[in-house]
Amino acid sequence: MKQRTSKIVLVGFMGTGKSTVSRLLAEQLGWSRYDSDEVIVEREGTISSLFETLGEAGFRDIESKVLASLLEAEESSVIATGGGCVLMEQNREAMLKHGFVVALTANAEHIIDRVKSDTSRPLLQGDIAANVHRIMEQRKNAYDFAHLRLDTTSLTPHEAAEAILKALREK
Ligand SMILES: Nc1ncnc2c1ncn2[C@@H]1O[C@H](COP(=O)(O)OP(=O)(O)O)[C@@H](O)[C@H]1O
Ligand SMILES: O=C(O)C1=C[C@@H](OP(=O)(O)O)[C@@H](O)[C@H](O)C1
Ligand SMILES: [Mg+2]
Repeated sequence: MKQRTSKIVLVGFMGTGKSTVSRLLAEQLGWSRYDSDEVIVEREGTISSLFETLGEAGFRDIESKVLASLLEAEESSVIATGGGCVLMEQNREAMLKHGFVVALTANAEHIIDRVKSDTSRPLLQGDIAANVHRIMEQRKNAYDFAHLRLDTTSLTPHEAAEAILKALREK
């Protein structure tokens, strides 16, 4: 059966701009917009408290269920995922099945600059620069499965959204 709805799914490392760009894309397209982290926070509490009480594995289980519910909804939407959402194969498969998957990238220095004053990402707390470098290395191929890859290092969020819309129009 042909799908009646469309979804754009944004993946990428922390600080590549998924949450920000998803807002602009949804606005431009007149589609709904969801951010898996925001849905989790509304339903379950802050990301930091979930990492503390359930550990990363417990957080990933919730994230996977939230992602599945967003992907299966009968409406066109832009979905921003959390940077670690791609680590589970079932999540990658579901994203590819239901949506057009866009991987945002940026170089480590820009990422560090973007996230350094934000305490909401438990995996980066402490030595933020060292943590960004370490986790980026661990995940160096994790975003390769996407349909499209966009380097946002020297783009504004508006330029990133425009580039995605252009790629969609040319698809
Ligand atoms: N292209 C960009 N250029 C400069 N700053 C950006 C860009 N995209 C996002 N930001 C900023 O970086 C921070 C992290 O962005 P966010 O959208 O939360 O990233 P993600 O959801 O991928 O972790 C925010 O303060 C945001 O305003
Ligand atoms: O990369 C990760 O493992 C995470 C990324 C975060 O989302 P953003 O990528 O939107 O920062 C959030 O889901 C959580 O802190 C874990
Ligand atoms: Mg985000």
